[in-house]
Amino acid sequence: MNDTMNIVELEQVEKRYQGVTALNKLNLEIRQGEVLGLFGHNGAGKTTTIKLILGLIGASSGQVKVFGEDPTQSEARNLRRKLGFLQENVSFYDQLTGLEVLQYFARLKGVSKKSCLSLLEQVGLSQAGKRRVKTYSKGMRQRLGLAQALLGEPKLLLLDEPTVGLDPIATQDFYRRIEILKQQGCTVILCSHVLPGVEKYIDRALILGQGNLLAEGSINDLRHQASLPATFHLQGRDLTLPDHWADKASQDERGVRLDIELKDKMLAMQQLVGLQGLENMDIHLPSLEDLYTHFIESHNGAGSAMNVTQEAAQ
Ligand SMILES: Nc1ncnc2c1ncn2[C@@H]1O[C@H](COP(=O)(O)OP(=O)(O)OP(=O)(O)O)[C@@H](O)[C@H]1O
Repeated sequence: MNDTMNIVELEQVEKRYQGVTALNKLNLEIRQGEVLGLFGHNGAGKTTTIKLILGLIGASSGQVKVFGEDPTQSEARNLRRKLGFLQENVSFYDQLTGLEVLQYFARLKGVSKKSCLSLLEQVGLSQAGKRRVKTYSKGMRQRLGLAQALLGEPKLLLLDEPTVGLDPIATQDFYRRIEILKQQGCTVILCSHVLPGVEKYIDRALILGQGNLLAEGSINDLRHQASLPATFHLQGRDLTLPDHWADKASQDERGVRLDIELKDKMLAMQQLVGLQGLENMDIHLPSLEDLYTHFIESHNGAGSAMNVTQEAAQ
């Protein structure tokens, strides 16, 4: 396999369930070593996409290829060994120890049990490996889930809501591990409703809405596609803005607010930094959350993203 090969290819993929179109003509290519964030509201089609890639379901039409093969074919057994999957709300048999759980999954996957101890160490569970899972915290269970997904050194890792229930430090640890896997050439698909903080760990985001592809690209690509402004907040005394910025200014609780087109951001910074009386300046670039809201609202009409976000938070 060469480095430029697409690990996953979806071409015009549709999935219909009794009258519901869960995915509508989705095209997607994922290259080796990429970390792709898959985002969307409840029912947007994320799990359907993951199930299609895992070969658990077949497409109603279109073509799915994983490592160049159709993942639903029985000959794709070897292909499945290259996949690791961490499902949402992972649960294990509580009476077993962490090590026993991992050894059990190693056997199911046809992987040598020898790797289990080192995997527990990699996810920071070596001390707890001999304790029963019923004594594990939510974060420890999640880490055991990750160790299970990493069995057999998968080349493609699919992670559904991997950081739900993890505290901020555990979340950072988790993403650091993803970064190491990426450096080792592993391709990662990450599904999440938790958008803040994810953007620095993904190469590309894909936003789904009601089974449709709403937007796709790096955060910078999405910022340009969305044409959302950079927001400046200025604090100081008797600030007098140059005329060409003054008509873009308004006042809010954080000071003088300026919405500047992204292409003018550097020019604005240069001009504003020398402003008389300026004591502080904050710059906010459109975040993944802002972009997500923008694309969902553009698709459904303003106001609906709020419903979607509230639904997702439940
Ligand atoms: N087995 C099924 N039978 C009927 N409809 C289904 C089935 N599986 C999924 N759907 C429907 O397909 C659509 C997409 O569901 P999917 O589970 O892919 O969404 P999702 O983005 O993963 O949502 P969530 O964030 O809630 O997990 C939804 O309308 C869902 O109700």
